[in-house]
Amino acid sequence: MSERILDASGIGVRFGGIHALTDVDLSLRPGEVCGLIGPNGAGKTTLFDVVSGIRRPDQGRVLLDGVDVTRRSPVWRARHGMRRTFQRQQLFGQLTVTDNLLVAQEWRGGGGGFGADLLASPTRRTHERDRRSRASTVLRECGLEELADDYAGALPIGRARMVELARAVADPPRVLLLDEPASGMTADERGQLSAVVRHLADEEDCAVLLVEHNVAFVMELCARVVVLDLGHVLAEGTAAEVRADPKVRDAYLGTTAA
Ligand SMILES: Nc1ncnc2c1ncn2[C@@H]1O[C@H](COP(=O)(O)OP(=O)(O)OP(=O)(O)O)[C@@H](O)[C@H]1O
Repeated sequence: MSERILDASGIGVRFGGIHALTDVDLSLRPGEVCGLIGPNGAGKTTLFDVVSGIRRPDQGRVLLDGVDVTRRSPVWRARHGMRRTFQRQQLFGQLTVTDNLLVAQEWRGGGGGFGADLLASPTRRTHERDRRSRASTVLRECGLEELADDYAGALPIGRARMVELARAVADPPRVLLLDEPASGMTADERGQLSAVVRHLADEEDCAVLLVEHNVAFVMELCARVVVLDLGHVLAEGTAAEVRADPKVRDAYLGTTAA
């Protein structure tokens, strides 16, 4: 695999007296699927917040494609190919599934400025067609075709989670951060989620980092797994290496169905 697309090093975050993260290193290569696991309060979401730009670390730095983005906004990072989903769903419930995917592509603008808006220029119509076509492709890949015209707010949780994933990849990402994507999904839906993530990594060279409490799901999907505990990296390696690590068993897996 090639150079690192994401490189977070020496990350430290404190909330008053709580050391949420201490000297954490985490890197991703293009096409890699990496799992981030650990007990409640281990620092997983805080690390996601630092990587995606929602929280600035007290120590350390984040490089995206070799560029220091530690002080860059989440929007800047998104424009440079980083996407994220959240533990709590963030869909536009009163829009259809398709419209949720179209909105996700809007940040590029339609081209041609306000004049093109008024005149419905051919360039504008081409962009609109391209976006609809990309939305249909992604909906098909995510098994959501028949829900295209449904309101996102009316979907069962597993389908809504899949729409969140579809929306995150509507504009193709280079780095994708998924926060508990499988929570609330059925076994079939988890299978579909795995297939979409694998496709993104294998065919589109996207680097994927996912936080999940479903350890069996992570172990099956991820080539590499990082275990956080009390704000430190406790272990890192292949699923087999992590599973066999006595420190991990003591701190986490001993109490989890792995
Ligand atoms: N905004 C905040 N203010 C104060 N403390 C916080 C804040 N956010 C997180 N923490 C604390 O930082 C630590 C790490 O929390 P974090 O949410 O990152 O863990 P997590 O691994 O994502 O947990 P979970 O699996 O429960 O989502 C915890 O001790 C948490 O209580």
